Amino acid sequence: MAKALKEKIAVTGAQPEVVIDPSREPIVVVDGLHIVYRVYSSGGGKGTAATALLRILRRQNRPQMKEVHAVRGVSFIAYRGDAIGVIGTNGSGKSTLLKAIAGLLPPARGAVYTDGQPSLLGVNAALMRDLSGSRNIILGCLAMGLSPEETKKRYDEIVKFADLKPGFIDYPMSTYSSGMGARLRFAIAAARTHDVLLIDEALATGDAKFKRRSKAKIDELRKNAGAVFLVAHNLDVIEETCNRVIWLDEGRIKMDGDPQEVLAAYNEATGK
Ligand SMILES: Nc1ncnc2c1ncn2[C@@H]1O[C@H](COP(=O)(O)OP(=O)(O)OP(=O)(O)O)[C@@H](O)[C@H]1O
Repeated sequence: MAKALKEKIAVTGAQPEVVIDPSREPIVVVDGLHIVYRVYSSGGGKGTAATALLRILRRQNRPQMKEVHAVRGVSFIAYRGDAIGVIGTNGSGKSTLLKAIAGLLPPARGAVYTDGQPSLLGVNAALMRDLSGSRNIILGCLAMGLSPEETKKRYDEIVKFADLKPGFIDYPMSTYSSGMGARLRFAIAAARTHDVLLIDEALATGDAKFKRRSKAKIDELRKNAGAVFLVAHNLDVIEETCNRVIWLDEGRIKMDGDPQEVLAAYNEATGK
C-alpha cells in the first residue's frame, strides 16, 4: 500500500532516483547538493613576497584559485529511524557530505534540510587536549546543551561507557591513545539523544569489545534519534549497524539501498 503511494522523482545525471515514502517521517532532505572547496594552487605562488611581486608585474591581482568539486549533485531523503552507512573510496566525498549535513560547509548549489539539530561526531571532534577527560565530559555535555544537573547525572554513565584505563579520566586528553580519545568522544556524544547524529570514522579506532558496545549504543540512539549517519572504511561495522547504505563515487551517489546489496556491489567494484 505504502509502496503504491511511493512517488518517484527523477534526479539529474546518472545517480539513483530519489524515492519519497509518504508513510515515513523525513528527517534529512538533501536536494541536488554541490560542495566546492576553493584552494590556492601552489602554481599561484601564494605566500612569499617575491611571488606576490611577480603577480603584480604580470598584472595578476590574485593568486591562482583552484576548485575542488567534492560533492556533485547528491539527493536523498533520510527518514526517522534510519541508520545510514556512507561508503566510498578515499576522496569520494564522504566526510564532505557529513560536514555539509552538519551545516559546516555552505552548498555551492542545492540545499540540505534537517529536522532538528545535527551533531557531527568525528575523530577530530573538538575536545580540549590539555584538559582532563573528566573536565572534557563536563564541557562536552554543557556544549551539547545538557543542564549542569543533567551533566552531573550522566557523568558516571559516560565514564563507565568509555571504560578507560584506571586513573586516566583525570589525566589530560593529550596523554590518551587515539582509541581512548575516540571512546571518550563517543561516550560523551552518546549521553544525549540527537535529532541527527553524524559519526565519521569515530568507531574505527576502538577495539573489538568497544565496537560491540558502540553498536548497541548506536542501536539505542537510533531508536530515540531522528537519523544516524556513519562513515567507516570497516564495512563489517556498516553491515552490522546500518539499515541502509549510500555508496559515493567521485562526489556522486553510485548506489543507495539495502546494505547487503550495496556492499556486495561495492566489494565487486573495488575488487575486495
Ligand atoms: N578542506 C579541503 N580543501 C580542499 N579540498 C578538500 C578539503 N577537504 C576535502 N577536500 C577534497 O574533497 C574531496 C572529497 O574529500 P573527502 O574528505 O570528503 O573524502 P572522503 O570520502 O571522506 O575520503 P577519505 O575516505 O579519505 O576520508 C577530495 O578530493 C579532497 O581532496
